[in-house]
Amino acid sequence: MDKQTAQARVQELHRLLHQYNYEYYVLDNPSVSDAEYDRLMQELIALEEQYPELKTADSPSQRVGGQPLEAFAKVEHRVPMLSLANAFNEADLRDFDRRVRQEVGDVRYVCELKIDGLAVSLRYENGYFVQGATRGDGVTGEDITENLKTIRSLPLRLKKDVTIEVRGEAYMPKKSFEMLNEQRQARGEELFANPRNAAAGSLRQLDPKVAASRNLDLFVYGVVHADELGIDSHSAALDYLDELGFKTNRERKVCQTIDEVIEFVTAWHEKRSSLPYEIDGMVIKVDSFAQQAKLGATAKSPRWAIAYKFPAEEVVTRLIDIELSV
Ligand SMILES: CC(C)(C)c1nc(N2CCN(c3ncccn3)CC2)c2cc(C(N)=O)c(N)nc2n1
Repeated sequence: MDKQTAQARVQELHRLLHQYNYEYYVLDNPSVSDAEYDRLMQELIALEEQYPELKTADSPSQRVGGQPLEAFAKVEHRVPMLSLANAFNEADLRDFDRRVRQEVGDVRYVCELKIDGLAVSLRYENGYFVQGATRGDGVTGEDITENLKTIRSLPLRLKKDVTIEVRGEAYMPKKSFEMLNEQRQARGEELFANPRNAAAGSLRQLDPKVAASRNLDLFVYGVVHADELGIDSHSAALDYLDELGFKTNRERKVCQTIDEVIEFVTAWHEKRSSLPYEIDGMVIKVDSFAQQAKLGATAKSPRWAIAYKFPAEEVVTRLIDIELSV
């Protein structure tokens, strides 16, 4: 195959493999078999070996990145990653609602599951993933681009060639956490206490091959300066993220009243064990960007959002278990 034909074939393989990756890891609904996906990937790798100049950073073959790093570079977040004020009970939620309504009148909320993972920021230029960083202290994070590239639901190229920065939560699904701890137990290694620590420990690995082995996943939950993209609400911003090819959490609900919020929060507190990932609460956000702007933010956190924390699950070891174990 001459170079010209190889170049065209490589572009076509990029398009196909990005699409099939999206269907499998974002939609959970593949249109081709794993064998077909692997065959196309092997064809791409062979062409990149034959013509190294055709191997580009965004190639589907480059997910499990390069060499281990010496250290992580620091990244300044152009827009700080704020914290969230906490609500611990229904009264706190009603106080939040009262204060919001006093300032902006009638309001609509978006309720989201609060994924128990690690907040990250992802930058894309002309549709290509160029940098990913941890939240750090909200102003300065660590460059973990190579590790984030190993997350299969993170698009290396968007469905539109836009330049944007998105925020999300990287996490380790419960099944991956259990398997990882079984492996570590078998090797006599220290176990991770929970999926959040396991995700954090995995993203802090200097060798991307280790991160790639940890089956991490990602939900994105916001676009920086979405209002400048002509988007007027948080729910519209989430729909836009879906259009770009990101994985957002579908268990979100637009609520017209705080009673509806409380009902939704209570329902998910009861059924959270049925989720394939851990959540530590819910995040309630004023939907309208105009109202968010009016409410503004304190130095630490937005005044238009609040995190409702589920009570920590007390681990009750039945007495019979203790008696049997002695
Ligand atoms: C953009 C805002 C500030 C409203 C925001 N901030 C969040 N967080 C901030 C505090 N974060 C944090 N992390 C560590 C230390 C202090 N704060 C962790 C992310 C959100 C986290 C989740 C989630 N986990 O599922 C979510 N669906 N929406 C969020 N939205």
